[in-house]
Amino acid sequence: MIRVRGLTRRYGDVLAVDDLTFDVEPGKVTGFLGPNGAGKSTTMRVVLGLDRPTSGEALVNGRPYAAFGQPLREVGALLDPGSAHPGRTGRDHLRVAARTNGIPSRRVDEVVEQVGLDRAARRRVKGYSLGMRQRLGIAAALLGDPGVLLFDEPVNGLDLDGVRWIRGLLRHLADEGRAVLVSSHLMSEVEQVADRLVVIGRGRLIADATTEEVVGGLGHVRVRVRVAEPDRLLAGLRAHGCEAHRADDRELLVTGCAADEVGRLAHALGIPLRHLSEVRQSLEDAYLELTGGSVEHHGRQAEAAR
Ligand SMILES: Nc1ncnc2c1ncn2[C@@H]1O[C@H](COP(=O)(O)OP(=O)(O)OP(=O)(O)O)[C@@H](O)[C@H]1O
Repeated sequence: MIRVRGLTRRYGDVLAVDDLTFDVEPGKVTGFLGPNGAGKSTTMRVVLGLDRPTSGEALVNGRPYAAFGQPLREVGALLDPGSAHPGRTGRDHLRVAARTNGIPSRRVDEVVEQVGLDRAARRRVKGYSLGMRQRLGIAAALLGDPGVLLFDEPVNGLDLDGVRWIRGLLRHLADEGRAVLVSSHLMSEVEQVADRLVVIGRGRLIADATTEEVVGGLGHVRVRVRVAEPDRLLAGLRAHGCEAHRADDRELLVTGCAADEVGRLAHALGIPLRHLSEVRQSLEDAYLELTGGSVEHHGRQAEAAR
C-alpha cells in the first residue's frame, strides 16, 4: 500500500503539494483527482523517489522508494508514455528494464501478451501510436509483478476502446489484490472504475472517501415544480423543511426533498401540479463546484470570461 503523510513539496514560491495525507489500499482502485496543476504528478513523483518532499513522507509498503534494491518488484508506474527510446523495439525496451531489475526475461513475453502488444513489440517504438506507447508503458510497470501501481493520466489521448481497455485492466489489477492509484483531471474518467477518490486542489486535500460517498455528497438532486400558485406551495415546502426558491413566476426549484414528497405536499395543499421533475446535477459539474475554488488562475479566467 501507499501511505502519504503530511506531504509538502515546495518549488521556490510555488507550494505544489501542501500537507497531503492519504492511503492507497490494496485490492482497490483509488482515483487521484484534481484540476491541472493541483499537485498530482508531484505527489506521484515523490512516491516514486523521483522528487524529494520538502517535509512529510510517502511510503510504499512501509518504506521510502529509495530503500528498495529492486523497486520494480514493489511498485510499477506509468508516468510518461513517451519515455521509451524511439530507436528500440518495445521488447528490447522491456528486456533492458527487466535485466536492470533482476527480473527473468520470460516476464517480458508475459507482460507483452497481457497488454496485447504482441506483434508490435518487435517493431521500433518510434512507429508506435499513442495507444501502443501507453500499452508499452503499462507493460513496463507490470514487469516486476508489483503489489503497488501508479498510473498518471493513463487515458489521456486514447480512443474509446483504449479507455475501456485501461479501465478493465485497472479493475483486474485491483481485484488481484494490488493497490492501484490512477490520476486524472476529469471525474468522468475515474468515477466508473475507482473504489475510492482522493480529490486535491492547489496541493491540498479536498476529499478522501469512497466514490459513492464523494459522488453522493456532491450530486444534489433538485426538483423542478410548476404550479399556478407558487407562493403558497413555496411557503408549504419551507414549512415542511425543504429548501425552495422561485425560478420564475410559475416555477420553483426545490432541494432537500424528493419529487414524490413535493408531489404529496402539493396534493395535500390542494395545489394542482403542472409539471414535476427531478434535475440531476452532472457529476462533472459537481466536481467542478468542489474544486472550482482551487483551480490555478481561476480568478483571472473568471474575470476574462466576463
Ligand atoms: N519541477 C518543478 N519546478 C517548479 N514548479 C513545478 C515543478 N513541478 C511542478 N511544479 C508546479 O507545481 C504545481 C503542481 O504541478 P503538478 O504537475 O504536480 O500538478 P498536476 O496535478 O499533476 O497537474 P496536471 O494535471 O497539469 O499534470 C504546478 O503549479 C506546477 O507548475
